[in-house]
Amino acid sequence: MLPTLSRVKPPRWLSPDILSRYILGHEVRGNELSLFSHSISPKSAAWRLKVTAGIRNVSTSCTLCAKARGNQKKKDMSEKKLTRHFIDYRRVKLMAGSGGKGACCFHSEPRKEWGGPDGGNGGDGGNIIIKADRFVKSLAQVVPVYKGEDGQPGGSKNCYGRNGSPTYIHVPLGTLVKEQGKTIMDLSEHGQEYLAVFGGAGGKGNRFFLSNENRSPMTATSGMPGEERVLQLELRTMAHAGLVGFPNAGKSSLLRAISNAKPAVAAYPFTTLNPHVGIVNYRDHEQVAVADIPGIIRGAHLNRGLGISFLRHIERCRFLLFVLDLSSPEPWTQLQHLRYELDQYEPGLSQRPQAIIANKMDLPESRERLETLRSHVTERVIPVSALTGQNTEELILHLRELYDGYLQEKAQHERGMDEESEKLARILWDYLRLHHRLEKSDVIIGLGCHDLRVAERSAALFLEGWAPWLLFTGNLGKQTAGVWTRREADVFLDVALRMGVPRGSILLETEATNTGENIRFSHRVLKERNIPASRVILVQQPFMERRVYATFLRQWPEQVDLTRAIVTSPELGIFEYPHPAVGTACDLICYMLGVVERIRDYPHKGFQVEQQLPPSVLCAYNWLLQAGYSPK
Ligand SMILES: Nc1nc2c(ncn2[C@@H]2O[C@H](COP(=O)(O)OP(=O)(O)OP(=O)(O)O)[C@@H](O)[C@H]2O)c(=O)[nH]1
Ligand SMILES: [Mg+2]
Repeated sequence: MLPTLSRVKPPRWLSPDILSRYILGHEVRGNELSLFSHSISPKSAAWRLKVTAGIRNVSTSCTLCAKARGNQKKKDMSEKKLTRHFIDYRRVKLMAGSGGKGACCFHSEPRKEWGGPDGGNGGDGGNIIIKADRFVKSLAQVVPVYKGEDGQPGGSKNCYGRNGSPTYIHVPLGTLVKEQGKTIMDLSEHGQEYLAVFGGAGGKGNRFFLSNENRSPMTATSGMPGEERVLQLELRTMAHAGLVGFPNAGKSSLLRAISNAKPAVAAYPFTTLNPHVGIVNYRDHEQVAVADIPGIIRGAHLNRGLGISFLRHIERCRFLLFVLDLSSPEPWTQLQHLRYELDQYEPGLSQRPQAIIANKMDLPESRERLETLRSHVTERVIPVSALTGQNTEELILHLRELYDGYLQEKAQHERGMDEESEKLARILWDYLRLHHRLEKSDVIIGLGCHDLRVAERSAALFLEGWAPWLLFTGNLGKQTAGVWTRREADVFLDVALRMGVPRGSILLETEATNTGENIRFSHRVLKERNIPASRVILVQQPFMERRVYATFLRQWPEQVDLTRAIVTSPELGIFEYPHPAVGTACDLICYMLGVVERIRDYPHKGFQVEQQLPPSVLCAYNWLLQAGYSPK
């Protein structure tokens, strides 16, 4: 007999009353717990609709379950005919929208023949943005060419053309964006975006060229063409779980049984030639992707059978489901061989979180072998029959347990620090930020550093209208010398131009190599240009706010009560700060320790005003030093 579901450990998301009914053998109604599945169809853009349509109930009885699934007859489809295979690589050509052209026309109304020029500017072309979306599981729906929306032309009566809307390309988490083979972005967070190509700036209408010298300009410019790029998108992770087994073990049948993916099934080896991914959807909307990987044979690591390429796919799964054919004479030797092949390919690969699936339990010979198999292994063995659907619920529940464990581990990894370090890092983070309220000012000063989000925040503040001028300051500094070849202010300038800040509103200071010089030299540039600076907005990284303010109060060449400074930074939480270009959570701690030291030491050197370091901050500083973090 197969073990009943009473063996199943209740998962956290299953309430006890549902579980009791579940174990007692009543069928659970769909609105209490339902599992539904679907496959990824590259041709179906509306797959989410399919998901909601595909809800099925979970029943405890295998027969009921099989009945509920209806027709068990599977179509024999050749692998070639199957178009629904998993896509993990795409080459895309991106062409951002062009700017709309500016209008050339003059105001006219009855009895007022010679009105002034009133041709509006064209709108900017739409950007193309690649966005990580946790609901997308493959690159199948990514098309080879994207063209952004063009900006609308300007019109008469000073009407500006509408900007082209951005085009989003939704990709799965774990997508690498590459250009000429070089990785330029790793999209691993839900909602993370990469602005791949910028739309062209809109042309100027003739109103723009109105001056004292020329009261009726006839000039209007056409919009700039959008940026063009060819990028490669590559999926780093393939699926959460990989079905690993010898040919004919029933992997494809199992994927059919637990999801609506339809990989080909046949009674000969190597039926599956391409990996397929099916999605198991849980009632709380969590989705687990399961990959059917072509069969592995002895010597696969030496490229026998379908060879190494499929071991590569296994490497890209978070946990493994070893599928054994229990009707074969010694299924436990299959397991040993599979593990051997995996470890030959990559040492330790067979140790990933896993479950052992004993398949073909409907056959009489299999039942005898189950206990022997259990005595050979220490891991949990889940007996199932992919053909009849027996006990697949236990597999689905266990899959969820593995997935929850993976999420926990991932969260820990993302934090990049243990709980105690995290608590103390937060104390420093909160102390170093000032939370100044924004006020309309004369100029926004973006202080150069290696974090482009500072440039983006500065430009965004300008575009929101917080000041009529944007000044970027910075040569190569401590974080950028030896890393960047261009000066910080120049790099920031590019970011702001791409975001649509007019060049005429941007000032540059390209000499400063530290925060003090940023402050003093910016003041000099403003003085030279006769730009008033009774209120300035200073933008830096979040943990630099306090240091920048203290430096301003000491080094701003005018009396500080004549100039008011508001310090701000990109709006990031402590865990959003880490970024491939700026460093990990550990780097952040090291930076924060460095800033605390400067707050302590710099006042004596005349660089900053004196500030109190609260005992909690000193305590956190000392603890983190002891824990091995070194100030940067
Ligand atoms: N009796 C029985 N037969 C099964 C079961 N699962 C799969 N089979 C049969 O085993 C054969 C192989 O099944 P597949 O699902 O194609 O096996 P696979 O592991 O995907 O094989 P490859 O793609 O070649 O690696 C088919 O004839 C299936 O009908 C099961 O639980 N019970
Ligand atoms: Mg198969």
